[in-house]
Amino acid sequence: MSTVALKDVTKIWPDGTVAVNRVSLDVRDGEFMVLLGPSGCGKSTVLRMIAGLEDPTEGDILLNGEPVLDLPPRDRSIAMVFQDFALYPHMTVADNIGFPLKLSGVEPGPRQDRVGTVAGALGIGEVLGRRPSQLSGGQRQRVAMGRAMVRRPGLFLMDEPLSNLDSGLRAELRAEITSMTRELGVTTMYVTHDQAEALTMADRVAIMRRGVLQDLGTPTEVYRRPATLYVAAFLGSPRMNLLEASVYVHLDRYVALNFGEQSLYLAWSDPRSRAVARYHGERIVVGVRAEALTPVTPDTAGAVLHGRIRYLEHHGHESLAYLDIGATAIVVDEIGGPVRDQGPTGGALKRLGGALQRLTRAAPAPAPEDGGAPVSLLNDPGRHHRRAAELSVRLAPYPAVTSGHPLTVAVQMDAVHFFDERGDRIDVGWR
Ligand SMILES: Nc1ncnc2c1ncn2[C@@H]1O[C@H](COP(=O)(O)OP(=O)(O)OP(=O)(O)O)[C@@H](O)[C@H]1O
Repeated sequence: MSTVALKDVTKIWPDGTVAVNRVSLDVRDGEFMVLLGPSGCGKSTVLRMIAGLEDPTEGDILLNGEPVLDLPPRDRSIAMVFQDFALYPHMTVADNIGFPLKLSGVEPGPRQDRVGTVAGALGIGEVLGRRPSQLSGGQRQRVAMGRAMVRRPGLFLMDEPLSNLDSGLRAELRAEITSMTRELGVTTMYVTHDQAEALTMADRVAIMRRGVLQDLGTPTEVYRRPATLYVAAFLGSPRMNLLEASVYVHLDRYVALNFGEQSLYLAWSDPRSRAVARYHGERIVVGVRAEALTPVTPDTAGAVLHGRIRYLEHHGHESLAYLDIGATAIVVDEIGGPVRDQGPTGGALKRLGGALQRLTRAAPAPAPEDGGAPVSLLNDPGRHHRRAAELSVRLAPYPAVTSGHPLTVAVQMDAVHFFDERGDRIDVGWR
């Protein structure tokens, strides 16, 4: 049994880089916790501190309720799996897997039995006599997993263990890793920058940005109710549409969300309207995912947006239309860089990436005190970018429309998200 608790943990490198900024996190016994975030957000540093490979600058780390900062790595009952597998090239598969047992003085007989069992469970029983260079990438990964499992650790720490593999194998091993760790009941902390990996594997996901924990919850919770604009933009494919809106309140009637050329309305009877009404005369960000948009006929009444198709992307099982609706989109920084982007929106983000990097470099490093939170997202060009909104809409595969076509979409208003100018979710008091 293993629980992990991080209490206000901060890591500042000697050069002043704040890698981890007051992170508190409780991992339950047997839980599969995924740490998700772009490159450089501090995920690996968190794992390395838990493993005892780095010391926090401040804060405390507890395993099974006991402070462990004074314990050397070997006494923490932790097994770590790295991205590059770190196998010993001159040893056979059996020796690689059995190595931790040898170190702890287990006799050859029982060692061989245990290695055989683990290798069998991982489907590599046939290759025990080979060396790592004679294995496929997937087999090497399984050997690395086997070596981590063989000592029956209380806690698995996995740092991007699939990132060197091709996408088919990744999907296969994703399922294997989750079923294996659940079968063993081992608490697991798994680091990735791949949101699909996080959403499919995790019991709970912790999303980090610039060393700060942004959101924590089950995959469904963080997807359905992202705590910040950053999380909203990070999760989901296609990305959530994020539109800048001015708020106008018509007391006792409705709250208008004005996107420039057109508006959406929240009825006064809608319980969310009071919360949004507080932003009368101000700008907020309205988030709506593609699945909350349904193509309708142009004369449809109610919550609809009209646009013209800028481009279409065909994905086989569906097509995505990107609509120009005369609105302004908010692009959250850091997302366009390390995370792979597909399609024209991704292209736009990548182009912006260079500009953002310049801005980011010019900006002073965030002090730990500021919590890494944007002061005012909408007024600080270093925090975001605006561009013409291209509303992504899901269509049937290969639809009978082309670029330039007008398209009207109905907006499922109860699936709309609201964020304030700091990028925090506006609490509308429900869900
Ligand atoms: N030994 C070090 N000295 C100084 N800065 C470091 C050191 N190790 C990491 N950093 C910095 O700390 C920050 C967090 O790094 P970390 O490796 O934890 O990020 P990450 O989210 O795991 O990224 P990646 O997915 O690229 O590994 C980065 O800005 C990184 O450059």
